[in-house]
Amino acid sequence: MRIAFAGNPNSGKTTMYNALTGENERVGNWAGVTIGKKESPIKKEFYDFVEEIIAVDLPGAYSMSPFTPEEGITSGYVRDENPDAIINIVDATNLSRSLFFTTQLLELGIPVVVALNKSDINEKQNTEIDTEALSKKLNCPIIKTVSTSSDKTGLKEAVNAAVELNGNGQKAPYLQADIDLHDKKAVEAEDRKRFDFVNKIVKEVETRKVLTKERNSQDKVDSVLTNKVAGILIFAAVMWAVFWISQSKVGPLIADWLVGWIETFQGWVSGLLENSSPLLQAILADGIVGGVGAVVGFLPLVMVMYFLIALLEDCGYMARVSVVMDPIFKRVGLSGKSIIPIIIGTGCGIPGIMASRTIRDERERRATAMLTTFIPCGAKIPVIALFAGAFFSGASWVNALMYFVGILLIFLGALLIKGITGYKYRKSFFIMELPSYKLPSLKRACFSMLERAKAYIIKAATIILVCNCVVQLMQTFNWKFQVVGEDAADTSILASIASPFAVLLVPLGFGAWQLAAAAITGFIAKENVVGTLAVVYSITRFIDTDELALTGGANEVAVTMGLTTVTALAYLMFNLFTPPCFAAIGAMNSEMKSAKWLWGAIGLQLGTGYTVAFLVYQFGTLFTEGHLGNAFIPGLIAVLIMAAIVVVISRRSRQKFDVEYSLHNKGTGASV
Ligand SMILES: Nc1nc2c(ncn2[C@@H]2O[C@H](COP(=O)(O)OP(=O)(O)OP(=O)(O)O)[C@@H](O)[C@H]2O)c(=O)[nH]1
Ligand SMILES: [Mg+2]
Repeated sequence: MRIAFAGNPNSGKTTMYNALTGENERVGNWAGVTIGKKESPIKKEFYDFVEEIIAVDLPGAYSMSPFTPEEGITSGYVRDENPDAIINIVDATNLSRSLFFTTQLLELGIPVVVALNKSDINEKQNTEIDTEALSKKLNCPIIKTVSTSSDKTGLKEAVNAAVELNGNGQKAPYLQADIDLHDKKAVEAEDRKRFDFVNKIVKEVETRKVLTKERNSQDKVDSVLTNKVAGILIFAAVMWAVFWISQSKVGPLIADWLVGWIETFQGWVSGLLENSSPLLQAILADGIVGGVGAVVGFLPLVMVMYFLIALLEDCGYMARVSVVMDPIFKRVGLSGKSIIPIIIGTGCGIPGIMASRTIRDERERRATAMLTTFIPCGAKIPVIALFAGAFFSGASWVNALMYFVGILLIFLGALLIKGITGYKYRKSFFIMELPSYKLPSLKRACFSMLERAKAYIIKAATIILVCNCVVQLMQTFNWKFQVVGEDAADTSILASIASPFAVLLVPLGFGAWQLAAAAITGFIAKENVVGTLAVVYSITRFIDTDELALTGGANEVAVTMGLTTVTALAYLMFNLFTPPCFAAIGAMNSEMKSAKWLWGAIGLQLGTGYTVAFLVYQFGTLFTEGHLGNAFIPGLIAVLIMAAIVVVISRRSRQKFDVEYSLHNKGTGASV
């Protein structure tokens, strides 16, 4: 038997699904957390009489007529896939809005059980719903539930009610009139009639205490947090605090301790291999333990950040940030909702890109998916931390600067896309529901952090490990499979593959093949930049920023890499702002559904990373040493060619739009 979980966004579907199945799917206190269908068997303890029940968690939807792709998944599923029953999760604190969708679900002929979720909040606010009366009016079982509680009686009842209905659909309390669905006016009139029907029911079954104190104080907080000026300042302060705590305070503290353990382990492995061949030692002790360890050492920084962001998501702040950012984002042709993919993107770009699915306008959606990865993700944190530690004595401004540049590039990129796609002619609307504030759950934040940590470790133990081994082997052998000596490192396979790319990077200040190799492996996974640098330069003690700082500016790592602070900054930015890893590019592909947009995105990201690094290196050198850097002219030519391509593309599309819209205007003019 299959039961679909459907209902409005943020009503608690995924929380209930997790409680019943033992899964750990993403939950958050804003609309649009779930963006795809998830299936899992419900635990046996919740039901009798049937062999197996599969629960299907769906994205939230307000209506059967979808506005966004993720809403389409829900209406498509319940309409076409014939689940055996639907548990309609209704936010009991917002009955009138929720029942619109409920009445539509009741028309499908599939048995529906309504779960009045978040009943605990109603109890606190003294709102009462007469479930018996409601059940009679809707012709279906109504069950009060609290998905966040350890007491699962309500959930059990809801599942059993669905089993009991045994395939018998109810008689719909409200039937849509036979209207032409393409006739906008008729549809609107019909929707209004349905709303009237729903409101009448709610009036009869709900008794509500008017405006509780809590609600008033929430409104007051909202007026500050969503204020045009204060809201932005608060958001900047909150994000700064998140980065400061995770990257400069708590994160490094735990990291130092972890690195100590990794080094002890590495020493132990080296001891075991003392009498074995040097090649085996190099691969196992340096390549695997050293390279992977270098990446894992940064895990605490990432974990602390995930934890803090999970708290922010859960308390209801994220939705406010969207409201604050909407006017600014609109100006550059994005939507306020774009901020959610970007914040999720600070964890990992892939769910970030996927979260753009909740944006209604196709152009805004694609633009968001294209730009999200400019914000440094968790995998880029090790790279930033390494460079901040080795070249800038662990200064926290390096971190802040990278996020700031990331945001700036998102804005500039958005303006560019706006220019190319002729956005000025189009309108977009922004609707964001503000969920109530709540105390964030530490348990959920821990879960979310551990889940992410698990993914990070798995990645380190698979992709990063394999890459490090391959890099180590390619560096050890030449094309004749002879071991290359230390003085002939330039003849290795790795050097010969990376060298042609390194030439292209000379105008950016870092023409060494080792650095090119690390940047290339970075496209497989960004942590590889750190792993590969560890391998090619045989350095593993990256994390101890204190120790590095002790040796002053000419510290070990900086000297080994042969970079100045300016070239180090340029190299760091190149790695951060060129295209993300292949997996994220794959996610972009599936969200954009357009080869033109995908290639546009990759081109934009390559061009941006290259140009930013070029500017930082050339002007940084001019500023610090009084002269321009190497290969200024070839670099300038490359940048100018890229700029010219952009100008040509936007001119062409502008001409196209001008023609299109002048025809359009004439058309409407004639008809007036
Ligand atoms: N007080 C209370 N909070 C709940 C209950 N169920 C869920 N929540 C909270 O409601 C918020 C939304 O929960 P989700 O499970 O993500 O909601 P969803 O319906 O899956 O949302 P979308 O995936 O965005 O459609 C979270 O902050 C939950 O902790 C409940 O019974 N009581
Ligand atoms: Mg959900």
